[in-house]
Amino acid sequence: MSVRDLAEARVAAAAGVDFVDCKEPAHGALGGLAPATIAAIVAELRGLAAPAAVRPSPAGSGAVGRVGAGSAPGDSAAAAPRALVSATIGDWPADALDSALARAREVAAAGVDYVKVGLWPGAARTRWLDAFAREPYAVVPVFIADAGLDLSLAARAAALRFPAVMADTDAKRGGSLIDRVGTEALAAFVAAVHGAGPVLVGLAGALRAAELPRLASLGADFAGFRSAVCAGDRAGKLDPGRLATLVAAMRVVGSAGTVALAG
Ligand SMILES: O=C[C@H](O)COP(=O)(O)O
Repeated sequence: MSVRDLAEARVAAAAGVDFVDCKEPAHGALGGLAPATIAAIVAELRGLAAPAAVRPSPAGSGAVGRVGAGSAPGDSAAAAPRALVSATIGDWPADALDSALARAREVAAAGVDYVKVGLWPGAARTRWLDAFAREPYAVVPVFIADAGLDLSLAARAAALRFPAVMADTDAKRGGSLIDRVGTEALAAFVAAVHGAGPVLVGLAGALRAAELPRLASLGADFAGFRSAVCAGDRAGKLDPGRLATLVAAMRVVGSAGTVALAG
């Protein structure tokens, strides 16, 4: 679940999401938050931490916490697994790799579990992928998929052993990722990653709760949401009622052993 500040992070964590994803939705698809804001969210969610024995395993070690696999309504807070925290680094032009790396290091230093880095179409993508693969913190490359998905680059990301990769959209008003890319291409993307290494695959892009069964059938490991839980535009306010409905739907899908709820 994408959140823009501490208040939204509290709402998301209380709703039982598996991942809290720090980003400013008004600043682009992967708009970044100030590192100090990210650090405050991390500190807050670490304060809610459960004992290590009940936390979800980190991505890359074989499993992630799923909605439906941990807490249930009525469980005590102490028994609930904490949400993992990711954060985006902002939308950077292709020639700004050094600046993007510098920001990514600041975001990592804020204490997040994962740093999300957008890969926009263009020749620079491979260079970005290789550069971020050399970084010492956990990076999740996000393939911007509006113009399609590059399956060989997806396989390369898996071979580079990122803990997870995602597909997401830049334009949020032209329909969901599934509407824009199609189930066949998305299934091929998931298969290309899973076939090249033990790497999780996340899907996002104005996804709707009604699309959860299709997401599960694609073989995705987790899904990210923002638009679906806002009353209006994704840059607006989180709607706790929509969030509760989505989490409940995820519990049904998650109990079938499939998709986790991310940001
Ligand atoms: O990473 C997740 C997405 O950016 C969530 O936002 P969205 O549902 O508005 O696409």
